[in-house]
Amino acid sequence: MALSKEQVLEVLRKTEVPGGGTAVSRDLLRALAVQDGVVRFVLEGAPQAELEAMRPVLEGAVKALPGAASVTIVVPSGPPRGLGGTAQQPRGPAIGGHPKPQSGPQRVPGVAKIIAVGSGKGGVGKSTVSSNLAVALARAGKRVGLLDADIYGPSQPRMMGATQRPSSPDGQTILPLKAHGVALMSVGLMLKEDEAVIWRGPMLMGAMQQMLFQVKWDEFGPLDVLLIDLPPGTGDVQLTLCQKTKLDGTIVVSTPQDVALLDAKKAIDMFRRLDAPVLGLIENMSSYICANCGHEAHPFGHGGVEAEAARLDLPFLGALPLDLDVRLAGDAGTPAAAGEGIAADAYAALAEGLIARGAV
Ligand SMILES: Nc1ncnc2c1ncn2[C@@H]1O[C@H](COP(=O)(O)OP(=O)(O)OP(=O)(O)O)[C@@H](O)[C@H]1O
Repeated sequence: MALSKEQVLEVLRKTEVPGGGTAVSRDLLRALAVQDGVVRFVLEGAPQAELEAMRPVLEGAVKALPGAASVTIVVPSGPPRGLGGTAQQPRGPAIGGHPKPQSGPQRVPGVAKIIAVGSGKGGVGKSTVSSNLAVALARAGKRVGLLDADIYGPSQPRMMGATQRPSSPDGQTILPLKAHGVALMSVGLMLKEDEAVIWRGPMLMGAMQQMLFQVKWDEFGPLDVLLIDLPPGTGDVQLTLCQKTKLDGTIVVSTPQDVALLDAKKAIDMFRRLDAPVLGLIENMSSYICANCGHEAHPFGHGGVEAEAARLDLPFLGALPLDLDVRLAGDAGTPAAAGEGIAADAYAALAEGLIARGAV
């Protein structure tokens, strides 16, 4: 009888590899193909040296199967997806495997509500709003988590001032960090600050799934709300999120400029089509008050987001000032909402408004 994929899998499930476990139990096996006795598969998801050490062991085990004519094992070059283990930390949690089959959207354990913060256009302040809102909600007494899903440009480790590598007591569960009273997880915490994520869609989808379900979000107690800082646009991350879990709400951030508003409308359209309720719009960089003379200016225009919200029959959640302290505080790792001043007050009002609406 011809060698089958199941037979190969069975032997791989039983073959202990260097570093412990099996290639299957450690989710290192990709693209297994078996045809006319020719076996091919890819090994990835651990440091390259460790994968190379596994190669002869697995080759030997598969070749010993009756009907196995040849075995080709591919170990991709370069570091494992730029993430996960290093030579020093080979057993650290690795992020970015292929997504696992999942039967429909599922709730994240230990999380009462999930709210995603999105924008159409980049650079409008979505990450700034996410970190400040998370801190403001925590100051208002809510138990808050913040997931940085801006996988290609994670900025929350810097904005929240949390840069330690998350730990994983069992090599599977990833423990979030705690910063300014908020449970935090970001792909950026698994990377060196200047390291780029170069992933195709499936890796990104796998990473999102891991960040939702492999992170122990209730490490510091059950969460009232998990805020998700989305990347700009309407792509893979947004889609995956809506497929893997149920969003209780979404908030769209825009500046008052027409170009930003145009893209914000696309984000709203996407959320509506994905059945993710839009809680409302926020106008960021709405006004600028001169620190010297107190004059109020509107460098990006004013009121555009509120008018758009009315046109789209959506709540307008609030206007946030353009404030140098917000930028400096974000760069320094302590969101302005953690302190005092006009920005902190604006975020406190935003948090209270969301609580009053029953959104959180
Ligand atoms: N209200 C504000 N006042 C002053 N600076 C701000 C304000 N909002 C955002 N910024 C600054 O603007 C820059 C871009 O903000 P941020 O990274 O939050 O935008 P983003 O929409 O998340 O960007 P990206 O598209 O890259 O994810 C940052 O330097 C941030 O500190």
